[in-house]
Amino acid sequence: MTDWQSRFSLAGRTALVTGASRGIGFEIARLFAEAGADVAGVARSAADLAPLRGAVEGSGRRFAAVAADLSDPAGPAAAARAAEDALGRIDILVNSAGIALVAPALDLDAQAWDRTMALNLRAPFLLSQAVAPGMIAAGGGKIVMISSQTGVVAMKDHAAYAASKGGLNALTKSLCAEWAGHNIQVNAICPTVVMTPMGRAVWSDPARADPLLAATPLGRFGEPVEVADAALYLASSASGLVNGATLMLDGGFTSV
Ligand SMILES: NC(=O)C1=CN([C@@H]2O[C@H](COP(=O)(O)OP(=O)(O)OC[C@H]3O[C@@H](n4cnc5c(N)ncnc54)[C@H](O)[C@@H]3O)[C@@H](O)[C@H]2O)C=CC1
Ligand SMILES: O=C(O)C(=O)C[C@H](O)C(=O)CO
Repeated sequence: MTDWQSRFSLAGRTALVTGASRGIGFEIARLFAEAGADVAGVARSAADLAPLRGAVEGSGRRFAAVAADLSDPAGPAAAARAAEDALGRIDILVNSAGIALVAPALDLDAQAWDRTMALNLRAPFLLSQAVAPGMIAAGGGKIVMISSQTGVVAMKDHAAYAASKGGLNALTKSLCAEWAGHNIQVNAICPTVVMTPMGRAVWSDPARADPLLAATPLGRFGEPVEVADAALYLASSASGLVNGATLMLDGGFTSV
């Protein structure tokens, strides 16, 4: 391996990836295994993780399927414990599980608000809190939050979702400040729309998608692998100086 390859390699590392049964989380977990990491994937059902097991083990890496409801207050810590038990330790945490309950602000009820915050904001905090002691004991670690451009700029019908992602960006900075002294780097990725099951559910209607595409300098949405590539950078030693960042993968939407 050349020097640059070893900086981007995850050989010898272990990663816990949430929302790993499909979409962005699946692609991140698959790529991390290709890059050399053993992977624990979290989803609500272990059966849904069978395709990921095939991909990770096909890359010659170890895989642990962790079934947990991360919106339950006890779910994140239990998932972290199960992943640590299976892989020995967690070097990298990627918080990708999330939901988008899209509705006009006047129609959002307290239950939708609470469901959104529980999964999109509380679970990443509790998971980070659960893996941090092991990272501190090991001399460092990497935490990557999958946030959204809506955490930075307004988007109609996304009040709860946007608030959860804005909170996640703030959490990223807080954890960076608290844990940098332990060599734990905490960063967030803010993608534009990505055509995963979540993206398709909301953005397949041209009446909603076309104005956003027109306002996006690159004129297109993202692909799961583009988010995975950014996550690999933030999880690898190549990103050694990046901390507390919100990395925009938005085709320029928030720059103009
Ligand atoms: N798809 C998009 O357009 C964008 C997505 N994002 C963010 O990226 C992340 C991943 O999104 P997608 O892959 O598109 O979503 P998705 O809906 O395709 O996949 C979500 C994943 O989260 C898991 N999950 C859902 N509820 C859960 C729960 N209670 N407990 C445990 N796991 C649960 C699902 O099983 C699934 O694996 C989310 O945080 C989302 O907010 C950010 C910007 C754009
Ligand atoms: O930044 C975005 O755009 C999103 O996060 C949108 C999600 O894809 C989504 O589907 C919520 O509408």
